[in-house]
Amino acid sequence: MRVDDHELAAALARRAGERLVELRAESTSDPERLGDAGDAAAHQLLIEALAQQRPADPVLSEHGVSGPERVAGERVWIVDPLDGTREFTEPGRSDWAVHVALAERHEVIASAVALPAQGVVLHTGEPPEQPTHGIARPRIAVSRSRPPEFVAALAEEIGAELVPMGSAGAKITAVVLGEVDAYLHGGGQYEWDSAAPVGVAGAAGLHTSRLDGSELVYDRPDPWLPDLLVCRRELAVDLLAALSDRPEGSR
Ligand SMILES: Nc1ncnc2c1ncn2[C@@H]1O[C@H](COP(=O)(O)O)[C@@H](OP(=O)(O)O)[C@H]1O
Repeated sequence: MRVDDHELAAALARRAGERLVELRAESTSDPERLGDAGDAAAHQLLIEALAQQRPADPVLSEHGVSGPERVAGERVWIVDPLDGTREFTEPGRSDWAVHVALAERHEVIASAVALPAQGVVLHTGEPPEQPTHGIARPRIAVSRSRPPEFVAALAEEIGAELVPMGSAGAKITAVVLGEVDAYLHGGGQYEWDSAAPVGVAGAAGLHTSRLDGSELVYDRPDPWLPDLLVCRRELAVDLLAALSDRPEGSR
């Protein structure tokens, strides 16, 4: 029986995550070699499994393109075998992820994110319910290594607390699970960094957009997608208003 695309994304993200956990446990090498080995092993596992399970679909991975040629707007898998490579190599950290997304007509139609060190796999087939608690002081997840320049001033302006974390997948999952209220990123990223977790966040009913409020568009010829906002719906208007007040060029 052919599993559906949501279940396939979840199964592959889980399997690649298990491989990464094994590699991390066995590792005696330096962090750079462990990161490279993790990226390569998870990439290989995903492209082999997709070639077997969905031979007609091309794959765009952080580590290369494979399968049939991409045709704009048609099905394409967008995967990040290891998001948060740096955190993966730091013992004890659990903010790293595996992303598996399927895009069609330039939007994500099925996806999964695994956070293997937290034992979490979320997917679009069964998105989690959103928490109903109110927001006294918004908690905003930002990159721990490259937070956007404007973010400290923005947090002060709206009375928010910043929560530094690694991995776009881990940060978006934290919003989906209600551990933080928003994630914003500016200054650089690629489609594979956000496609899968944005798919899950959208399926869970969260707001997802570029920082200027425009739609996130996937499967473009150039995979550069430098900024995004994922947040609880009730925060979107205020956050987008505060973001639009930033001086030109600071986004
Ligand atoms: N300015 C930038 N340019 C390119 N990629 C960036 C970036 N800032 C963050 N990223 C990528 O986005 C992912 C999450 O970053 P962060 O942990 O800083 O939030 C990381 O992916 P990888 O770990 O897959 O390389 C990182 O490389």
